[in-house]
Amino acid sequence: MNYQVIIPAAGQGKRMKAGKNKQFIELNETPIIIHTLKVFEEHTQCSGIILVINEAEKADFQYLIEKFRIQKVLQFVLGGTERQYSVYNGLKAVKDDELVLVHDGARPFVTQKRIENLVEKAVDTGAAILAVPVKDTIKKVEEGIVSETVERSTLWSVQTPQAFQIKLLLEAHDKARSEGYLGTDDASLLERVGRPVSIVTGDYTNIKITTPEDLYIAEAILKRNEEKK
Ligand SMILES: Nc1ccn([C@@H]2O[C@H](COP(=O)(O)OP(=O)(O)OP(=O)(O)O)[C@@H](O)[C@H]2O)c(=O)n1
Ligand SMILES: C[C@](O)(CO)[C@H](O)COP(=O)(O)O
Repeated sequence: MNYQVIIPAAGQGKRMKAGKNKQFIELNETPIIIHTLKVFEEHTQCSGIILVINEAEKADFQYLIEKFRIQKVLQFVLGGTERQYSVYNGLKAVKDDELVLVHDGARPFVTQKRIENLVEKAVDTGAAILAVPVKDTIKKVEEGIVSETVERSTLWSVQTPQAFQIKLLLEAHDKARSEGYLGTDDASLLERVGRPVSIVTGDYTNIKITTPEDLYIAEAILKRNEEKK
């Protein structure tokens, strides 16, 4: 099953403290966003990319996709103040394809194999997300005091891509928008309206590059990937 992918890349990168959008930080002389785009550019099942960007960075993105010959970017769409709004803007640009994926521009290490597993599950169930079992013990804390230790066997660390039958995602976004609800991922918008969301096991290397320490981890992942080739 072919899919279109919305790639939100219109954040500020505040936690990275790089003074610029972290998508432009280079790993092995290639910007993070290009590493991410290449995965989908080279995936035959991907029929098109909707890239969500900051208006002020349009020329920068245009330059990069030409320089690195990313030909599947169908359209630039302007982002919003929140990730959810950026994704919604991207969603409005998706041509009536059956399946849509949403993938963070800041996650350059997703593999085509995991994408294929995800797509297969989403075709079957309507909604599926990549996730990995939590390794640390997670606790709820209120005013500096632990209020609960959450049963670890039930916890998953959720990633992207997240894959959806497009009408389900549109309905969920529209409802969240009308109710002023803001979620940190797209799947939560379906969950809140009672739509089942399936988990597909991902890789611990599918990190979201968020804080400066993640760049060291990213360099190590890239090095390992190069050695595996
Ligand atoms: N208004 C926003 C916020 C985030 N994103 C994108 O959503 C992905 C995940 O968001 P995050 O890692 O939080 O990126 P930033 O918002 O840039 O980071 P920060 O919160 O540290 O500013 C990123 O690719 C980011 O560019 C977006 O398109 N529009
Ligand atoms: C969508 C996501 O990557 C799933 O883990 C995460 O919720 C994005 O959070 P962010 O604060 O917008 O980076």
